[in-house]
Amino acid sequence: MKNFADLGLEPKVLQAITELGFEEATPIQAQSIPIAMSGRDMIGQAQTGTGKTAAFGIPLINKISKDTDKIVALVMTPTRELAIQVAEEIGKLTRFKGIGSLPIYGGQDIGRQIRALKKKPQIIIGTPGRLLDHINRKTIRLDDVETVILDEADEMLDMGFMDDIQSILKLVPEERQTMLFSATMPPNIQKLAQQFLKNPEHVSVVPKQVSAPLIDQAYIEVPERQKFEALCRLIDMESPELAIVFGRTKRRVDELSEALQKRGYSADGLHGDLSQNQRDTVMRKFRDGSIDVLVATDVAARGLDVSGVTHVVNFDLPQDPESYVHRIGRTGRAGKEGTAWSFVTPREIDHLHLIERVTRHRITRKPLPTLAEAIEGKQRIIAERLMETIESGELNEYKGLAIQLLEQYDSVQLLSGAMKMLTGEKRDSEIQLTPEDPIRVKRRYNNSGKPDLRNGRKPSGNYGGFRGGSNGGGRGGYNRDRDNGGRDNGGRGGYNRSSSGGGRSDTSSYRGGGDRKPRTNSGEGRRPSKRDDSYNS
Ligand SMILES: Nc1ncnc2c1ncn2[C@@H]1O[C@H](COP(=O)(O)OP(=O)(O)OP(=O)(O)O)[C@@H](O)[C@H]1O
Ligand SMILES: [Mg+2]
Repeated sequence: MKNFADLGLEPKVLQAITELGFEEATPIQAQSIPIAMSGRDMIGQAQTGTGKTAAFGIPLINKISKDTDKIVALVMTPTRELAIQVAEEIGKLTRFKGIGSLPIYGGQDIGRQIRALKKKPQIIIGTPGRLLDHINRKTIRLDDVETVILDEADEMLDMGFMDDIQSILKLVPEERQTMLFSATMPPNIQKLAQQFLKNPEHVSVVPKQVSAPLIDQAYIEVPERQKFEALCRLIDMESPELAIVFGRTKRRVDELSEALQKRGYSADGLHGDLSQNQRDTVMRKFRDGSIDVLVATDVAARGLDVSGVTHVVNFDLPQDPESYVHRIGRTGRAGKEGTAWSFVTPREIDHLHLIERVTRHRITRKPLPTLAEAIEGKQRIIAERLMETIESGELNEYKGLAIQLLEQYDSVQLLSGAMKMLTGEKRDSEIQLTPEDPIRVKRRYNNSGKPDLRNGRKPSGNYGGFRGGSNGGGRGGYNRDRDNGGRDNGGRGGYNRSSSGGGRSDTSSYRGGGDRKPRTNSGEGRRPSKRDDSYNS
């Protein structure tokens, strides 16, 4: 662990760090900041939730002169919500230095963005599609950009983004500093990085296991048709503070969030077919706790940092082990503990083992929670809520009625009735979920001798993330999602999203059937059951 004060940062940047409540630099921060400050290109890998945003944000802000009115730095993210979130953190870090920053993403009124650009922000944080839009309109010029950062680099360099990234980087001067960050660095990222980086320094604080250490990982073997019941029981048993439930497709997310609402849970869905307004509203509600369960596609898998997420549930297993790592990494952040559950249908057990191999972590098998466990969990919460209400006082206006009722019923009867009401149980509503095909193991992993998400470098030995240091205040009012500007639900136009594209020949996509065939971009929402890979704007 290292003090930020020892890193040679400007006082105004240090002051902002203190204000954020960061006491010590995390390992990725301690190692990246000096390299980034030296001006070298770099690739930074560290587990989810260990402060990569500040690892690139701090040296970036330290470097920028307040006197320029040009765009000198560009941060790219794969989703809109992540662009907003990163801009928010950068905004906090620039607070005392007086540098302007602006998120630029699809779905937001472009006129508003153009007006904001007139205020001459020095840092732009954006999604590729909308950035290109502004570049074409000449409302953004990249001629003076000195630093480029790709957050979620492996995702950004995935085939679906390559063209846009290439077009954007062509417009940035050659003598720039380029930095890539992610929790996962599949080996093939090296080839892609060669195209964009000059002699990069590798910083990897990823130990043997890629997933974050404070996440308790379990799976339940459950047939497709019993998943919903399993989910309800799990939520009842575990009573998460906030939970994210990942579903494979947009349709799945819609159906699942509706079904949960019908059962009386406070849930809502997030995916790329919603309007940006809807996405913003859902994220805002999730952040402020007015919904407890966020049901989402992989749009929410990367980078999102919502404090209070205690549980992640893979209602459907993700296709890629990378996605597993990122999804579960929405919990267990900044030194907090978290729990991740995955539902695995009997035919998907091989896929689960693949995820275990690639992430080098055993996932514990647990039985389906019993009805009794579910009920007990639910009742425990009700009792807690009841006691909290009693502790908080202010019950006087109810006392008269309570006395009257006690004349008719005994106290146990009354209290039981009240608690039953409080559980909000709505068992009788009909639930309809369209079954999903099982996930198949992709060819890239079948024959791969080296299933490893690390980039092949030795881990530094200094793992983990945090000691002390609270996260000073949440980032209010924001939301995030993959940027969806109108691509087909089906994903990145027929690319195998996990093949490197940089010289690999196995673009053959998926083995076997399901909906995982190569496909081309066509109208939005055409096949509602497809995976939500609508990344770009
Ligand atoms: N030095 C620090 N001390 C305390 N908290 C920190 C520190 N650095 C970052 N944090 C907090 O840790 C949380 C996670 O940080 P961040 O979102 O940057 O993680 P990440 O490594 O980018 O994760 P992911 O791989 O999921 O994107 C944030 O809430 C952030 O404010
Ligand atoms: Mg991040």
